[in-house]
Amino acid sequence: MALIDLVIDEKMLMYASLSSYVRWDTQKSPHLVVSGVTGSGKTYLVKLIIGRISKYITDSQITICDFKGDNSDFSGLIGAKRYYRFDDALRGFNEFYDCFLHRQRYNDSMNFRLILIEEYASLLNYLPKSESEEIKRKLSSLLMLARSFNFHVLLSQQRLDAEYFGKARDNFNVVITLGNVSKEVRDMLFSSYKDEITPDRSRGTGYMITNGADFRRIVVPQINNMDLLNQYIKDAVDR
Ligand SMILES: Nc1ncnc2c1ncn2[C@@H]1O[C@H](COP(=O)(O)OP(=O)(O)OP(=O)(O)O)[C@@H](O)[C@H]1O
Repeated sequence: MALIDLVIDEKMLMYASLSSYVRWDTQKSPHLVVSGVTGSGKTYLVKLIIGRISKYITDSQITICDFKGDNSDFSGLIGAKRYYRFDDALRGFNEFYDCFLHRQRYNDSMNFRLILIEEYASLLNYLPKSESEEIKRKLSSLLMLARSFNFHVLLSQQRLDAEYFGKARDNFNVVITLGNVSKEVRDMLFSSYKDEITPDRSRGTGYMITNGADFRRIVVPQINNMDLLNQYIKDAVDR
């Protein structure tokens, strides 16, 4: 079992003597989704998450499907083993899925494997319907079955509409929204916590709900050394 420091619990910042980090239990809560409007800090947070995975789970292997393909975010990964940019993202997803099936069939290794899909919804919209339906089906299967094989999914996208997930959205154990949320998102995800939803969320702040129950107002930690973080990410994408 691995525990990774994820984000800062805003409430805990008041108690300087206690750790304010929210720890992600990768076994209990295997899959994550990060959403928020453009510029809310999604890529910044997912980079932090995968960099930490690489640092603390030293045999972890990460696949990045960067449909967004914005050159500044993952530019150092061009040519890395499991980095798939823009329309190559579909190939990356399918290779990850095939590795999952291989592990299911042969149970030959159990190291931590994670796929990050940047702009999952845009990828689906880009593909012909038959291919996007195929991805949705495979994603559902990963979300439901991958935990016991130490396979994990991390999605980043602007909106969490049900149309992109089929019935699978509830299988994201950790849901993080950054920036202010719309009334629809509030009613959909945080209906039991309406009093804690305030219009003061800015870039790098938001809400997190774990396993449908553990709700927190959160702050994304600062990245102190981006070069080092990029190196950790590259290590896990290449190893
Ligand atoms: N917590 C943070 N602290 C400091 N800077 C941040 C933080 N979050 C994001 N930024 C900066 O804000 C800018 C936008 O962040 P980012 O690209 O992560 O947003 P995004 O939600 O992924 O946007 P888009 O959907 O347009 O890709 C970047 O320059 C990033 O470095």
